[in-house]
Amino acid sequence: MAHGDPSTGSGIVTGSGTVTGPFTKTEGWLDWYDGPTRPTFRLPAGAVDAHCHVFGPGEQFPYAPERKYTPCDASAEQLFALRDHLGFDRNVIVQATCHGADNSALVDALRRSEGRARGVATVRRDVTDAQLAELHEAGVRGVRFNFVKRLVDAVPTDSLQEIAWKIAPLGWHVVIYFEAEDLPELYDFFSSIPTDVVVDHMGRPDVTKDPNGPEFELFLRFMRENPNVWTKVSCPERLSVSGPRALDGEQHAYTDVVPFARRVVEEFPDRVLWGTDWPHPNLKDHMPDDGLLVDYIPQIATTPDLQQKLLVDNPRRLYWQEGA
Ligand SMILES: O=C(O)c1cc(C(=O)O)oc(=O)c1
Repeated sequence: MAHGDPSTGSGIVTGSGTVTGPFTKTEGWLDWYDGPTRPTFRLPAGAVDAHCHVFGPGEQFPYAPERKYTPCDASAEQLFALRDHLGFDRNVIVQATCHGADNSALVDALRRSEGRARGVATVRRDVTDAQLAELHEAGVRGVRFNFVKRLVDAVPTDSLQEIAWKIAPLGWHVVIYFEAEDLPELYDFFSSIPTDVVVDHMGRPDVTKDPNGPEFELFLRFMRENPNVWTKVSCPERLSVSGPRALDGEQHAYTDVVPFARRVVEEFPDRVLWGTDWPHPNLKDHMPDDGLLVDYIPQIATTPDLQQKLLVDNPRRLYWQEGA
């Protein structure tokens, strides 16, 4: 398997058409960064990486026929090795769109985690109570609804509403992923979801715009008006336009994203989560060093109290409600 090259300190494009098992990676796909640095920022005890994925391995867990990209493999063992290296205690593994609604790789990872991982699955409207119970037993605590057009075909909202009502009695929540420009159209539907709702990556703001301007203000209003809505202040590497990138020892990466994330952390300290987003699907211009990505955290959660909530108390409240 090919990964970013630590000797050059930067992710490398391993070229189009790289074969990983029976699958051929999407052209321009950047592999995850092998050999991340150890973070300078010491994570608080019990910290949770609340947004990460597993990909395959494709040979064992084939990618979905309806997928919009084919990734490199990124196994549960590799994820758990990263967890330990960075100093996290636990993971929340989010079903990646390249696996469609086949949650086998996710469930396998959860089972291997010995209780140290929870999951967010993708299910269809015909999912049965027995299937949901099995997912719950494996450690799934939420479902993901995806509205990013480059990742999935649209699913009608009445179908999603039906899923939300099915999972509500289990105490699960709904994770939503969308682009900022689509929030006005989706606002009423999102506000009608009967469970807790977690927004991926702050609803993908355009960080070239003013963090106090109308677009981000609408997102903040959405959170203010709906006390059941949480968000992940994750993915600066995805949202950043001017960087600097988390590479080559950079301790103040992605400063253009900081004002957005900091506003959210400070206004909603009890409803924010953070995750690495490893193995960083679909990044095309660079692949971050995950150690330096952890070093980004104190820029957006500036006090030990905010860090404790963001990294420990909040994810545990949402994903390990039963304690332990
Ligand atoms: O922006 C992305 O490309 C992306 C994709 C996926 C996925 O394919 O599931 O998940 C993410 O969190 C982000």
